[in-house]
Amino acid sequence: MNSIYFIINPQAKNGYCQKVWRKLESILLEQQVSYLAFFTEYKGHAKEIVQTIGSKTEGKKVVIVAVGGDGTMHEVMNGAVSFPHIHIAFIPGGSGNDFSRGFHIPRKPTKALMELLHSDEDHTTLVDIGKITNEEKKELYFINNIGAGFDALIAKEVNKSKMKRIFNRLSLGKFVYVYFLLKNLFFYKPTNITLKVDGVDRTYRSAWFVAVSNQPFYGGGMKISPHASPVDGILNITIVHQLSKIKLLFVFITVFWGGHTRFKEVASFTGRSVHISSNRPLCVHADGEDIGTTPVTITAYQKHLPVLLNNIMNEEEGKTNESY
Ligand SMILES: Nc1ncnc2c1ncn2[C@@H]1O[C@H](COP(=O)(O)OP(=O)(O)OP(=O)(O)O)[C@@H](O)[C@H]1O
Repeated sequence: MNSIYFIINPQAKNGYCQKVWRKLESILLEQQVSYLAFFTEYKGHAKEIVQTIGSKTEGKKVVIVAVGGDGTMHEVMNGAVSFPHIHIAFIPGGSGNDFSRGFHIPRKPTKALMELLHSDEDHTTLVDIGKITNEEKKELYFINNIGAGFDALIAKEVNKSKMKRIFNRLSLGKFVYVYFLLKNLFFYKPTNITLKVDGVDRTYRSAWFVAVSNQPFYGGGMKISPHASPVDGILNITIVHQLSKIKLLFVFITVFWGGHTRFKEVASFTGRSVHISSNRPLCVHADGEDIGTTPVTITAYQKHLPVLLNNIMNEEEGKTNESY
């Protein structure tokens, strides 16, 4: 494989990713793979590195591998989106790694690398992504999902908290979201959320959050949108509304296996464009990263991003049978 670039977030999983990289590096040396490695130094750096590589390599295919968590992948894909010659890949080194789950990439970093080294041209899949436009007409893309409301508030708090480090150290990274959910549950006030899905308005009273998904998983393994597929050109929308705090806790447990969709307070449907507005500004996350507040518009971009996947995905996989 020619021109392979690794972008490593040394801070992913609170520094554990450095250990991951050392293992990967020894395999690369052993296998005599020629590559270039860049380490991110601050938030947003991965996107800048990708854009620099993209503009210097125009016209020839390059592979850029994100090594880190979902936030690193989010930045890498946002940098790559305007350079069709960049094919991206992912090696999990973060705390949540929902991208690995949703795109069938091995959870073990060394296994993901071996699969990558043994993949060829045929393993590039053009996957869907979502474009987000906010009030200031700023554009951003996501590959996993976007959420507005209670879930985004939790993501924001998790990302800035020291608790994440403690949970990661105890190998309990997944439970940090549970901790913040419980912490915020009793103070959070649900709000009215209006969705315009493919031009049709729907208002949900007393809504906790809305998630728009390109693949099933978010928040470190929660199956929020069991039927979402990143190769069907469709966005899967899940909104949780008019639910007591106690019942929310109960429904939350069922999210880990996707059982929440059976509750009447959980509405699921599909669309290609979604406008989210609310009667007070709500936190919004994209791929687990805080990106501001509502209102936002999300548009599906079908088969838009070349991603190296060993388990090539097809349109039938995870196809939804619910419709708006
Ligand atoms: N050198 C750095 N110092 C501090 N933050 C960084 C650095 N490099 C990248 N970041 C930021 O670290 C944040 C977290 O990265 P990432 O999501 O990859 O790891 P994670 O949070 O451990 O994993 P996950 O999102 O899968 O739970 C991202 O917002 C990214 O922009």
